[in-house]
Amino acid sequence: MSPKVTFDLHATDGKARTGVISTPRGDIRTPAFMPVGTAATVKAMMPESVRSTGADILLGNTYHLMLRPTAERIDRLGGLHKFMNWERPILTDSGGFQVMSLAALRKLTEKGVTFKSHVDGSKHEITPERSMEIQKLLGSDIVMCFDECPALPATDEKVAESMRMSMRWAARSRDAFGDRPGHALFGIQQGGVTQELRAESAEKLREIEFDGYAVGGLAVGEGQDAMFGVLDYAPDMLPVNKPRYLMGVGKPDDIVGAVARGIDMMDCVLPSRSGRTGQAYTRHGVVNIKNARHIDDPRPLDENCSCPACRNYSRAYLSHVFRSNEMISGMLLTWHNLQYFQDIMAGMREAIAAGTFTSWQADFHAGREQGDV
Ligand SMILES: CCOC(=O)Nc1nc2cc3nc(NC)[nH]c3cc2c(=O)[nH]1
Ligand SMILES: [Zn+2]
Repeated sequence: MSPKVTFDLHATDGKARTGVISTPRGDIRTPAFMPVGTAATVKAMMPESVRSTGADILLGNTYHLMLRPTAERIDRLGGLHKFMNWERPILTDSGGFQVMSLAALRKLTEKGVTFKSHVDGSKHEITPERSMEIQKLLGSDIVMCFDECPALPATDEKVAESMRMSMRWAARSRDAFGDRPGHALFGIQQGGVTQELRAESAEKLREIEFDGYAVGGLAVGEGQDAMFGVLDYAPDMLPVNKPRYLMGVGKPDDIVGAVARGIDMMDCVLPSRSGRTGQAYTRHGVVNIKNARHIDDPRPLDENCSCPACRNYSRAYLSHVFRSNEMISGMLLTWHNLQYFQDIMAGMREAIAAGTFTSWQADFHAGREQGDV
């Protein structure tokens, strides 16, 4: 732990990097995957179970928490860490992305976004200043700038216009964040899939200066090829000695491809959401537990996995409790998926440190050839 937030790069292998982000609440081993704890809970998991999978940091959502139970109430109760019983680092998003995807009657102006709550229809406003205030009330360790992620498809001028507003909002976020030792503020690069716009955005963020830099505006339906196309150049535009965070990614092969292109941190609802819908990610591909082939199968999901689902239960049991809509189904499959995602991260950290990341990637892709297993 350290009184400040610092990033130490330990090794690189090609463009892949491994290191540690030290914070007053604990260290974050990179490359890191952040489970998503949207409404102050990683759905279907106890915090200690999330920790047991190897997670060093969680993601919290500003948009959800500001509506319910409100940031002020969480602050009065001692902050988000105490509230949700997770004392390690928490990164909170700025609310920008979710307000545009979840809220009703949104009105976006230079000032910020006004909207009606999807919970009770109440009217709210988020501005860069208000987003910084909310994330401070929550007590998050890594704060994200208030930005706008343009919906695709968008013309180059729309993307340029949106990116330039996000850069003005980044400057306002920086000013409103102030000087908070032990807390970090990350800027978010925008610019769609246009290299010149990505470069302009990176330049602006470097000028303002942040503790970390996110690659925004991706995983919004552009597809893996287009996303990797941007990742082939965008991370290199960001300061080499600061963490690089790719939001909303992704499937296991997206994650591996992003790390291979220089990304240090990621978050995604996939492992938890798909766990609740009966999908288990394994070393050999995806298991759809509702498929009839599992009804009598005595084998575990993945014999190489250390999670409770794989140690103590058969596919037949997981098939039964899923079909019976039992709560333990979502619990076990979520736990398994989070464990598998963390095992991928641990494997990559080790391989990059050993200089064997290329062969690790080959094994990873070979093992998954079977498709639905
Ligand atoms: C998580 C911190 O990010 C923000 O505060 N703004 C932001 N969030 C995003 C989330 C995203 N999720 C996906 N796919 C599932 N794509 C995303 C993009 C952004 C973004 O550009 N900007
Ligand atoms: Zn497992």
